[in-house]
Amino acid sequence: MDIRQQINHLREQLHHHNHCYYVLNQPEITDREFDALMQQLIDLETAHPEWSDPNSPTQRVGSDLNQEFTQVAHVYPMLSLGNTYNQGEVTDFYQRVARQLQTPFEVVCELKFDGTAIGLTYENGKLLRAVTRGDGTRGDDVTDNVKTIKSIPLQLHGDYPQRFEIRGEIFLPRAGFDAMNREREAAGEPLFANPRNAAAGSLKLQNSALVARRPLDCFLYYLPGGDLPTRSHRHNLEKAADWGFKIAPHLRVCHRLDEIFEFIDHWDKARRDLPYDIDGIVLKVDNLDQQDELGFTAKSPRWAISYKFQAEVATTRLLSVDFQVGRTGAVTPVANLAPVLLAGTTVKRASLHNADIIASLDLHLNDAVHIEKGGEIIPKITGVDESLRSTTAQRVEFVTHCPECGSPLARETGEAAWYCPNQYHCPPQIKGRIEHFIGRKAMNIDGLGSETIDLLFRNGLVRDVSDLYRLEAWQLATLERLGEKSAAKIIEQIQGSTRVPYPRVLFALGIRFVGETVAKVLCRAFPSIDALSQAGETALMETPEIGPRIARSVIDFFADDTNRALIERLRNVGLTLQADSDTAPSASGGALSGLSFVISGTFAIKSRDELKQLIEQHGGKNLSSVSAKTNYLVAGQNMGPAKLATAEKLGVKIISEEDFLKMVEH
Ligand SMILES: NC(=O)c1ccc[n+]([C@@H]2O[C@H](COP(=O)([O-])OP(=O)(O)OC[C@H]3O[C@@H](n4cnc5c(N)ncnc54)[C@H](O)[C@@H]3O)[C@@H](O)[C@H]2O)c1
Ligand SMILES: [Zn+2]
Repeated sequence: MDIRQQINHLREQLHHHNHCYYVLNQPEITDREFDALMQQLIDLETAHPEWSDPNSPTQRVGSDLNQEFTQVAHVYPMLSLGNTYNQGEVTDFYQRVARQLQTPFEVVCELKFDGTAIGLTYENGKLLRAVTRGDGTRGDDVTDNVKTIKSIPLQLHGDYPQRFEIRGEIFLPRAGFDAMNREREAAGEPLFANPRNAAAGSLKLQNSALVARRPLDCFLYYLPGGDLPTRSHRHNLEKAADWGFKIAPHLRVCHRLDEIFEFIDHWDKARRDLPYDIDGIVLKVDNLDQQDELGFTAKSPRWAISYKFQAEVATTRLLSVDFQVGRTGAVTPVANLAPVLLAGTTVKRASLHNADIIASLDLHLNDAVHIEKGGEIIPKITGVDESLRSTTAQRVEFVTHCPECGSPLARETGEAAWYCPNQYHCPPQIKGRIEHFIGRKAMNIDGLGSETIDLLFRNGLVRDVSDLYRLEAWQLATLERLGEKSAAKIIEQIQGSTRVPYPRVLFALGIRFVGETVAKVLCRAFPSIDALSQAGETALMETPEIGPRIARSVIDFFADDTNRALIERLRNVGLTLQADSDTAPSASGGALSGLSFVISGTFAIKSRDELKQLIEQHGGKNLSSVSAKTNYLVAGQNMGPAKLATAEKLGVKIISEEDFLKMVEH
């Protein structure tokens, strides 16, 4: 490859990884690897200015623009930050600033929150618009989604400027992230890799009601523009706190380099105790006149820089690999490691995710492996030291047959996971379904832990969830570990669960991709299990939020004789298999039932929130952006032209506020 080809190849790779990271929220490589590729390209471009290109990834911020949203131009460009990984580069930055300014200056050190950037515009104290970074020049309008984040004020107080912008980071606290992934696991959905991807993905959901359920939070850290209360970055932030903003905590003013290093060292350790992830420290020159003097490059300010923490890594031995079979039959490889200390905890196991990852690492037993803990909860193996491998080491092969039942494994095209197809006879799948069924968010049957379920299964008392309802107290009591009293209590709980409302029963059935939220959506559109079992692909796909993957899974479930027989047995033991009229008042009766709306612009008679409420009250659905599934676009004043054009293109009916009110007021 000549230099030109190398440059082009690197640019293509970086474009691809930017797309995976910012648009799909599914990075394929680590940040470190990405930054290393970027550095290679920077070096080549610096050495060969004749090949420079304003469109090169070195010259532009990675774009998160998504066709589903309306795009808005930024008043002030929304840029990236220069990255450094070591103290030498921090020193370089400090000395460069000192040289250019030739006057004393203060540096504010802040935490670098690992989320996704947002620009909020306020007018007369009201949140007007929330826009993502996009390509730095234009961003996606995600106002409706951002309004669901409780820590972002909709109305300010005090002496705020008439119109201004404030920027910050939307993120998911770790606890919220864990809860979300547990929910996804229960629904058989793929897990989010880390809180950053989960936060960025949530912000780009098409339905604000779904966003509202994600525990997103936001810290504000910057006010762009000239018309601000003071000429000090930190004092402006203090002002913003008075107006009602949640300002980034823990910032520190530094006057010397060693104070900066002290701050960095402190947070490199203390970050483990924060309830959210940070991936580094941001340094900003505090004085706005000095900022102006330093200026910007095409991609980042010259008055700020970020210092990124080293990912926490360790090296240890691979002892063995287990293959675990989950409720859905997916086979997950898990590495057993010689115990090693990593990021303050002892690690003995690491996820290997799937067969492709084992193959790409070319793992052998007893290998010296590098493990890393990024934003993820479970550490992962990132590499192998092949020089330490003995010639007789045995290669780790992915199993071809289910380790539990011996069935040959199958893999669907395009999927990374191998599945055991023997769903009705493979013990961990049966037990997994029962555990899911009795879970707190499903039938909520207490007292039956996984050990008891294992016992019930091994003793032939329970083969599927309907058998639970035929259990008698004496049968339970004869099992080891269970006294008569606790046995009677469990039976009481099981019988009581026939009162659990239908949406939770539907979730409890464990249909693949039908999590808690999807179950509710399906119940609203198909208020009984009979209606759902007869729904065709078209009817399912016409339901808001239901895509082809879920539709296919529902159809497959009901096409299976074993499942249909199970439903009949559950019907016979008295389970609730239809929505009662109290819990779903709008399911069939509402004037707007089955219709979905997008509200856009400002309105004369009602506020946007009132209009949205009316839609919900009458059984309709609010969507945040126009798609083929939208029935009506309620157009107000100052509506974005892009939204209008999309609606026209897709043939979505465009109605006025008056038209809309006529639909509900009769
Ligand atoms: N793994 C991949 O495939 C891949 C792909 C693209 C980018 N990346 C990663 O993303 C980085 C580039 O992303 P970037 O351009 O968003 O830069 P960045 O994340 O390195 O820094 C800029 C961002 O920091 C955030 N930030 C957090 N706290 C802040 C604070 N207190 N003050 C100011 N900003 C704050 C803002 O969102 C800002 O946009 C790369 O260095 C790489 O590590 C990875
Ligand atoms: Zn099996």
